[in-house]
Amino acid sequence: MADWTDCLNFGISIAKQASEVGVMATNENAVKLKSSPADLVTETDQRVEKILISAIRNRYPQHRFIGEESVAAGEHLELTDSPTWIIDPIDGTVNFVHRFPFVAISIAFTVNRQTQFGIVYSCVEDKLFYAQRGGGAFLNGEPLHASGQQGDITRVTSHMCYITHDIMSRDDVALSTMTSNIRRLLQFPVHGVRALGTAAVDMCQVATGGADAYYHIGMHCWDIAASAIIVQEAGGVVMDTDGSEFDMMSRRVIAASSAAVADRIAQVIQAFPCCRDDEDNCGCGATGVN
Ligand SMILES: O=P(O)(O)OC(CO)CO
Ligand SMILES: [Mg+2]
Ligand SMILES: [Mg+2]
Repeated sequence: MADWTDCLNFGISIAKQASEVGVMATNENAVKLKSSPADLVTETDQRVEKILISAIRNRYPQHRFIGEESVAAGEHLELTDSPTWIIDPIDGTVNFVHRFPFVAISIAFTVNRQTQFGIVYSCVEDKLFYAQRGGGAFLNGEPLHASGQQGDITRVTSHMCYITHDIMSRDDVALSTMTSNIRRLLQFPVHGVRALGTAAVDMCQVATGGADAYYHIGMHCWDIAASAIIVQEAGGVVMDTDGSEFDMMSRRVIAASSAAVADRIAQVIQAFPCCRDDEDNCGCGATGVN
């Protein structure tokens, strides 16, 4: 089996460099709206993506890329069997613009469409989450373990803590479905619901054991691919919100401390139409879901 450790180490080093010269070096105020008031892009997003892609391309000329801002600029999104870097240059652009201190560079690497490693660098916190297939998950070099919480509601000690994400879409159906999902989840014995504003860092909280579950509908592959393998390698579970196998292109994800917790969330979550990342005009009936 091929060993991609070299690529992982290179990805970590360029994520840190791009944070230093891009994310952390900029006071960005030139903001453009993409699909909704919660979907922003700045010149820094675009610059950081260019820094990352040109460094990787220089070192690995045969590799392919799926980058959030390249796709936004019109590049075709296609995951092939070739080694592919899936990049979110700034996950948490709204936070970045408002100086809310949770922004991350998220990088996943796939071969034969299977994720081999994931890197989530939370720039302001200086926290580096990473995991390689079969090699465990780490935060700043220390092993990560999901909480293992099983979510047995008969136990008074049950303390599930969920993380969800702020609602990106302003579409009526999406808004009402998302709010009613949270309402249904709050009927479980939960201690609280949190949202940091970056899907990548939110999901990594499940890998740390700080949260027992995360779910979202409407994220893209660059938001969730890296943190999905980090959760899995920390002993957690990722699945589709309909209970089927996780598919980074489906835009639906549950990440949880155990299969039991993931299953319980899948049973109460209602989805709304949301086009797959890898299909243009898929005919699902989505309106205004970014
Ligand atoms: O800031 P970004 O990359 O748009 O991502 C958001 C969701 O789309 C936060 O996860
Ligand atoms: Mg993102
Ligand atoms: Mg982004």
